[in-house]
Amino acid sequence: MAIERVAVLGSGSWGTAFAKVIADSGPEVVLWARRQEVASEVTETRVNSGYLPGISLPANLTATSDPAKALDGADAVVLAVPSQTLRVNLSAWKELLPPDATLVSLSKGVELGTLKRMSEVIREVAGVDESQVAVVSGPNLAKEIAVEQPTATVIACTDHDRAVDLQHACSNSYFRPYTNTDVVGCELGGACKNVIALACGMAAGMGYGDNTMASIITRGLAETARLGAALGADPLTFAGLAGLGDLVATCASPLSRNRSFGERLGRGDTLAQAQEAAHGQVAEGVKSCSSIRELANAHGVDMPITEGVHQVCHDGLSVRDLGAALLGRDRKHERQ
Ligand SMILES: NC(=O)C1=CN([C@@H]2O[C@H](COP(=O)(O)OP(=O)(O)OC[C@H]3O[C@@H](n4cnc5c(N)ncnc54)[C@H](O)[C@@H]3O)[C@@H](O)[C@H]2O)C=CC1
Ligand SMILES: O=C(CO)COP(=O)(O)O
Repeated sequence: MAIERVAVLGSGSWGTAFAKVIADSGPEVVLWARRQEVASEVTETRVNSGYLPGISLPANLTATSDPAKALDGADAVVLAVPSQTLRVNLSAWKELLPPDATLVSLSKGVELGTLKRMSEVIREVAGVDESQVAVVSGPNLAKEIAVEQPTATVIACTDHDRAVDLQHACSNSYFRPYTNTDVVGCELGGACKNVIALACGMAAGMGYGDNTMASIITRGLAETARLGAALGADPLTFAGLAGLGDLVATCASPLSRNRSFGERLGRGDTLAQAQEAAHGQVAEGVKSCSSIRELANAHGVDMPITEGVHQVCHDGLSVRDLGAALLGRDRKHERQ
């Protein structure tokens, strides 16, 4: 089914940038903003100055703070709110969802408490089959995409035809989506890389260079793939855009909120200081390190970097002691 009208719910950096991607690809887009002043600014000036200053949004993108208006007649509903608020947000919108619309998750996290991936939360709250839920994940730093720097991504859905419809709706001269049916692998790649980026940031904040960075990235990918194997993901997904691609972009980029957050901790900031410096923008890994750690423990999977990031963020471990703990672990074979 051709996608002609899309609702994007959440007008932060990625919600706004992805709304632009879709509008630049053809469909009409209505962006929902929590605050009326953001919706008015986007509609009247075509700019979301709080999240994407200086970016001019296309004419086929309008905004509203009324979810009913955003959702009316939508062929696809894109969910672009933080992982830990998705359940509450979607519960409020549930009755307004058009019955056959594709529900698309942009959020990269694992829910605290339930340990569910975002597509699982969506299926549960909206009461839909897994074939109706898609995930977008890849090396997609919003600020680069907003200025139309080329990138690729993955649209994961168990229903290949639905993924292809969405692929058509968000393909343009700077954005190239690939399809994949491995929803589990794509979501885990997106959630886990935020935690690994926190660790890379911590190392950078300590003054360490590229060898340390490459070691954390590579061993971070190894522990992500171990979790994926335990949860039924396709191992090859982790070598793709939603795995290695996103991991490298996030761990290396000063634009990443997760990496920047970790860097502050590595320089000696407290969690509260790093949170304040984020100016309300979400660094998903700070919460997901705990849910991913719990998920790994429940499945008997060893994730030492994730464990260490959790201890730094929530158990008072110093970044220096984290480094020592990781280096002091039992020696092992690379494939273990
Ligand atoms: N920014 C990026 O480059 C990318 C972000 N993502 C993911 O997209 C998701 C959204 O991230 P961003 O747009 O970047 O975050 P953001 O921090 O830029 O914006 C978050 C948005 O959610 C809204 N929000 C916050 N709490 C809310 C609540 N309780 N109810 C409803 N809305 C609430 C905020 O008002 C804001 O509009 C995250 O899971 C993130 O990991 C994925 C790819 C790229
Ligand atoms: O997911 C992202 C890039 O793909 C954005 O990462 P941050 O949330 O760390 O900014």
